[in-house]
Formats: sequence, structure tokens, C-alpha cells
Amino acid sequence: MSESVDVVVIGTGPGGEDAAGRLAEAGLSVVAVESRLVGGECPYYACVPTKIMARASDLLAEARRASGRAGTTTVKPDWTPVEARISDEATDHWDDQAAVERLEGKGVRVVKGHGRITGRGEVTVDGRVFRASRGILLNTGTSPSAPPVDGLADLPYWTNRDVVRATGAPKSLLVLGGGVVGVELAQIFARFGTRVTIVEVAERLLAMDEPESSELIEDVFTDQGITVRTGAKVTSASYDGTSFTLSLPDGDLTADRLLVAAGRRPNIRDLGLDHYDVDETARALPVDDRLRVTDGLWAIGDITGKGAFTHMSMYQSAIAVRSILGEDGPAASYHAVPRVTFTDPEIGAVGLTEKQARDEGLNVRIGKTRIPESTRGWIHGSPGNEGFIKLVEDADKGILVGATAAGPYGGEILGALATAVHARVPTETLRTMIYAYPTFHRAIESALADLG
Ligand SMILES: Cc1cc2nc3c(=O)[nH]c(=O)nc-3n(C[C@H](O)[C@H](O)[C@H](O)COP(=O)(O)OP(=O)(O)OC[C@H]3O[C@@H](n4cnc5c(N)ncnc54)[C@H](O)[C@@H]3O)c2cc1C
Ligand SMILES: NC(=O)c1ccc[n+]([C@@H]2O[C@H](COP(=O)([O-])OP(=O)(O)OC[C@H]3O[C@@H](n4cnc5c(N)ncnc54)[C@H](O)[C@@H]3O)[C@@H](O)[C@H]2O)c1
Repeated sequence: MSESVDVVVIGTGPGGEDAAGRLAEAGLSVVAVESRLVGGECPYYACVPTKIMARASDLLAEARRASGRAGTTTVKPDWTPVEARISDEATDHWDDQAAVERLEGKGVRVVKGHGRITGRGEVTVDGRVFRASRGILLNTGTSPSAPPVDGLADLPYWTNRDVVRATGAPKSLLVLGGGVVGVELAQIFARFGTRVTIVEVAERLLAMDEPESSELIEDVFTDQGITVRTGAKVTSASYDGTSFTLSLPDGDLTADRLLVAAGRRPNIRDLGLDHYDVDETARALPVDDRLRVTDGLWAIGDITGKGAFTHMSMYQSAIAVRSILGEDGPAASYHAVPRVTFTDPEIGAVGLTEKQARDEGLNVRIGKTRIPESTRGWIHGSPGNEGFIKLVEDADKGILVGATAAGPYGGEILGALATAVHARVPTETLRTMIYAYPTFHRAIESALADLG
């Protein structure tokens, strides 16, 4: 026997949780299916715990920087408060009871288990069958994936889901993958005294960002004692019960712990998408600008391939909800997607990189300025003032199509640049703005003056 509802949401990442609540509050009968924890990766294994770690590691770095500038400091790192804050305050010991009750309070029926589409408009969870008259919303997210390195699969390595449960900083750590997860966690542990080596197969860290961002992070990391190996092809991996070894053509690397941060795979296999004639082996689900995969099937979040960020999942949730409710409103637009890598210096970026803009055939003008050369950067002092602002202008239209703000508070400075790219503010208008003195964001004015 099946149970009839209006909508079934499979997966409650940030967007799915939000959408289920909004749909129920709009008066629909909603079932939200979750196989792990309501809220998804972000609050329990990703954004929130890792940013708690980053905050702690920034405090250590700033305390160390006080020496010679504001007195003398002796810093003794201790992971205990970090672990306590993550387990007691942030994740409630990885218990989602409060989130489940919050969702139920909005009228959502939360069903724990693996959801699978067993027919058009039909979802089965551990033998329970739900018929969704309006449709199904997918928000199943991603899982950590390991590259096909010989011997790696069976090793007790860490992924992001283990690292957030760390009870201490290891003596030494190998980080396989120098993308966002890899660089954020590498710096965190290094500041807690761990000897860290990043092993990245691409020629640079943060390969999706501007090359200037990669260069900045590599320089800062090297100065901070983190070993960076780019263009590194790992041929095999092993563990002898005490330490991990990664073999490279020019020798072995060994450490107490291995963190695999080499990308994610979308949770879309074994979802029953064949009932909608959708390819389950795709890297992302194709969605239109209302987040429809096809009639009666919507998808939001990482699985849409539009940017694996919590803010993307939430942004798409609002649009999908309107679509499901048959309401009008702005369609999804991805020309101004912001992203922040929470290293120190922080790397904030929005829209297109210079290369992406050129590849699109735009008539590109670039404007750059270095933060240490700004008044605020100089006042802030070195180390800790490294960074730059880079603007990517569509010179024909006279608007910014991309920007990077790297440096202290780079993610906050990005706010102004994201507004400019999002609203397509004419560069001429940006030039007439008054930029407060002496802020970091005042460097935007210098970057605008450099456009050429
Ligand atoms: C270490 C790390 C740090 C990050 N830091 C940031 C950050 O600072 N800022 C930021 O914006 N983003 C960050 N991200 C990315 C962010 O976590 C994701 O983009 C965000 O969680 C949104 O994902 P989602 O909505 O697609 O779903 P997810 O959060 O992945 O949740 C999907 C949910 O669906 C459930 N599910 C899957 N399949 C099924 C099924 N068949 N049946 C039932 N339930 C199912 C899963 O159990 C999961 O709970 C980080 C990621 C990582 C790994
Ligand atoms: N601050 C944030 O917003 C934030 C933080 C963390 C993660 N995220 C999101 O999560 C997503 C996943 O992050 P991620 O860092 O896991 O993935 P990623 O795809 O960004 O980076 C993975 C890196 O691993 C490298 N790699 C792959 N195979 C390798 C191998 N065999 N040897 C060495 N290196 C290898 C890749 O070249 C790449 O640089 C990101 O795309 C991002 O959107 C966001």
C-alpha cells in the first residue's frame, strides 16, 4: 500500500531541508527522506565544523603575529576546545534530533532511510511507498571520492567526515588533493603544529581559481612550513599500522595520517533515475532555470553541478519551491556565483576567471592591485597582509564579469565585488563611488584604476 503526499524530498542537505520546510509551510503535504542527518554535509561534516577549526587556527596565527607588534606572546596550541566546540556545540555529537524537530514543527514528515525512485512520482524507503502527486525534489549531495591510486581504497585514511571528529592534531599529515578542502584543512593542522604535505596532481593548488590565487597560497603555505607538491603523480599508497606512505616517481612521502581531499562524487547512483530516463552515471543532473530535471522531478544542490556550495543549494531551493508551487519569480542565474576559500589569506572570488572570460570570447580588461601596497595593507603589516584584488572586465559592455579578493577578510571584501558582478554595475559607476579610508576594500578603487 502506498501513502499519498504532494511532494517527496529525497535528501535534506541545506537546500532540501529549506525546501521541505517552505513547501510544508505553504500548505503542501511533504515527506522528507534522509538516510543520514537532516541538514546534510554542511553542518555536520563540512562548512560549519571546518570553519570552527579555521577560526581556531586563525586565532593561533594572529596570537603569534602579536609578538613584536603588540607585546610578546607564547602560543601553545590545544585541539581540545576545537573538538569540544564541534562535537558539543555545533553538531550535538552528530545528532540531528533538533533539526528533525525543527522540520517537523513546520509540518514536514521526516522519514529516515535511503530513498529510491521506484516509478514516476513514486519513492520507496525501506519498503514504505510514497506517491508524490506534485513531484519529487532531489537534494542528495555528494560523498567524498578517492582517486584510483593503487592500494588506496582499503586504507584507513581520513575524509572530511573523519577529520571533523579528530581528537587531536596529528604529528604529520599527508593531504591528497590541493582543492578547497585540501588547502583549508592543510593550513588548519599546520597551525596546530602538524607537519603537513599537500600532494596535488594538477600543476597548481586551487586549480579552479585565478593563477594568482594559486601562487599566493603556495607562497604563503611554503613560508608557513607547509610542503606543497604540485604536478605530483601518486603511484601507490600503503599503511603499515602506524604510518601512511604515498609513493611518487621521485620517492616516498610518509606521515601519521592521510587525508584524502581529491574531489566528490554525486549521490545519484542507485536513486532509480532510470524511471525518468535520466543517466545515473552523469557527473551532474541537467536542470533548467527552474531546477526542473523533467516534468515532476526537480534537483538542487551539489548534484546540479552549478557550484558545490551551501549558498547555491539554498539559492536553488527558493527557485525550486516557487516552481513546485507554480509561482512566478526570477529564474536561476549563475553569472555571479560567489565562492570563498577560508584560508589565511582568504580567497574570495565571483563570476568568471580571466581565462574563462577569454575562452568565452569576451574583450577582456584586467585590473589588479596588491593589498600590501594599500594603506590598510601596510598598516596591517607583514606577515598577514598578503593578497590582491583582481578585476575581470567585459570591456565592450563596461561591466565586471569576475573578480577575486584575496587577503585579510577577502571573503568579506568580495561582497562589494559580488554586488557589482551580480547587478552588472557599470565600471564607470564603480569609479565614482567613495571607498572608505583606510579599509581593505578601498583597494578596489586602485584595481579599477589599473583596468587596461
Ligand atoms: C570539508 C568541506 C567544507 C566545505 N565548506 C564549505 C563552505 O565553507 N561553504 C560552502 O558554501 N560550502 C562548503 N562546502 C560544500 C557544502 O558542504 C555543500 O555544498 C553543501 O552541503 C550543499 O550540499 P547539498 O545541498 O547538495 O547536499 P548535502 O549537504 O550533501 O546533503 C545531502 C543529503 O542527502 C542525503 N542523501 C543522499 N542520498 C540519499 C538517499 N538516496 N535517500 C535519502 N537521503 C539521501 C545525505 O545523507 C545528505 O544528508 C564544504 C564541503 C566540504 C566537503
Ligand atoms: N569554502 C568553501 O566554500 C568550500 C570548502 C570546501 C569544499 N567546498 C566545495 O566542495 C567541493 C569539493 O572540494 P574538494 O577540495 O574535495 O574537491 P576539488 O575538486 O575542489 O579538489 C580536488 C583536488 O584533488 C586533486 N586530485 C584529484 N585526484 C588526485 C590525485 N590522484 N592525486 C592528487 N591530487 C588529486 C584535483 O586535481 C583537485 O585539485 C568543492 O568543489 C567546493 O565547491 C567548498
